[in-house]
Amino acid sequence: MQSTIEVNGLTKRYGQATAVDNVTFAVRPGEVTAFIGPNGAGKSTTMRIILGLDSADGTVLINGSRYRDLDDPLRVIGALLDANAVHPGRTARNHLRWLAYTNSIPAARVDAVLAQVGLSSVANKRVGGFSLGMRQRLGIAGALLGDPPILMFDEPGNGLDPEGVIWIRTFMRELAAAGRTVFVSSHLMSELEGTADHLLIMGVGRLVADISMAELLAGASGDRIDVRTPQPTEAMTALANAGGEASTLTTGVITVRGLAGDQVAAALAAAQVTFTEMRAHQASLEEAYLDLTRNVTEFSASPEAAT
Ligand SMILES: Nc1ncnc2c1ncn2[C@@H]1O[C@H](COP(=O)(O)OP(=O)(O)OP(=O)(O)O)[C@@H](O)[C@H]1O
Repeated sequence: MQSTIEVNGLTKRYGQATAVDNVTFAVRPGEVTAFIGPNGAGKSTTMRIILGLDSADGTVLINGSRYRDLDDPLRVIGALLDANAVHPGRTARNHLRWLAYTNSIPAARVDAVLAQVGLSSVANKRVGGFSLGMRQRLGIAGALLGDPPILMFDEPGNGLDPEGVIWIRTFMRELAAAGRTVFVSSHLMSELEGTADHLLIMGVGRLVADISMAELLAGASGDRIDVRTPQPTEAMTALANAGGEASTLTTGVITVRGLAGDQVAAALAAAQVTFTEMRAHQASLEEAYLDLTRNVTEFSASPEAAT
C-alpha cells in the first residue's frame, strides 16, 4: 500500500440532509488530485471524515489504515483544513513548536517548514496579526511539519494574492513531482487548471466524475472549431445556416460545433465573411466542468452550482 487515500461508500447525514452520499474514490501518489464542486457539495465534510474528525458510514483508509490506527498520523498525512484554527495569541514559531512537541516531531523541522512556506521573517509575530494569506501559509507549514507523504489542503488558495496563488500552485506541483500524494479542494476551476492531474468532481453530496484532467479537457474540446473574425454577427448567421451550432465565449471568436473545418471555411467563404484564424477549440477547465455538470440534476439544486 503506497501513500494513498481510499474512500469507500462514504455517507454522512446531518438530520434529514445527506451531505455526502455513498462516495467512493482513491487518491494516488505522484499527482495533484483536485476535489472540485460547488459550495456545499460535501468536500470539506469528506476531508474532515478522512481525518477522523467526523464520523460517517463507509470506510476511509490512509496507506491502508484508518486514521485513528496510525501511530504517527502527522508523519503520514498532513492537512490544512481551516487556516483560522490557530490560537491568535501564539507566534507562528510557537504554534509550530507546540504542534511538533505534541507529535514527537524534532523541533528543527519548525524553522525548516517556516522557510519552505516563506514565513521565516514573521516567525516571531503573533498569528492574530496575520492576514488570511499568511494564515494559509502557516496552515500549510503545519501540514508539512511531519514530512508526510500525503498532503490534503482544503481551499488553500483562499485569501492568497495572485503571487500567493502562483506560489501554492507551484508548490503543489513540486510536492507531487517528489512523489507525494496531493489532495486539494477548490470551488474555483481556474485555480486548478494547469495544476491538477486528476479531478474528483462532486455534485451536491455525490461524486459525479473521477477523471484525468487531460481526458476531461479532450472530451470537452470535442469536435469544436474556433474562428476569429471581424464579422462575428455575419459569421454566426452563415455557420447556423450551414447547420452548425455557433456560440461566442470570447469577443471576436466564434466556436462552432457540428461542422468539419472545410465546411466552416466553405460556409464563411460563400457568405463572404472574412476570418483571420481557424483552429481546434481548446476547452478551459471551467467550460469542461459546466459541460459535464449541465445534465446532473443534483447540481441544479444549488443556486451556486455554476460558480
Ligand atoms: N456540522 C454540520 N451540521 C449540519 N450540516 C452541515 C454540517 N457541516 C456541513 N453541513 C452541510 O453539509 C453540506 C456539505 O458541506 P461542506 O462544507 O462539506 O461543503 P463544501 O463542498 O466543502 O463547500 P464549500 O466549497 O463551501 O467549502 C452542506 O449542505 C452543509 O450545510
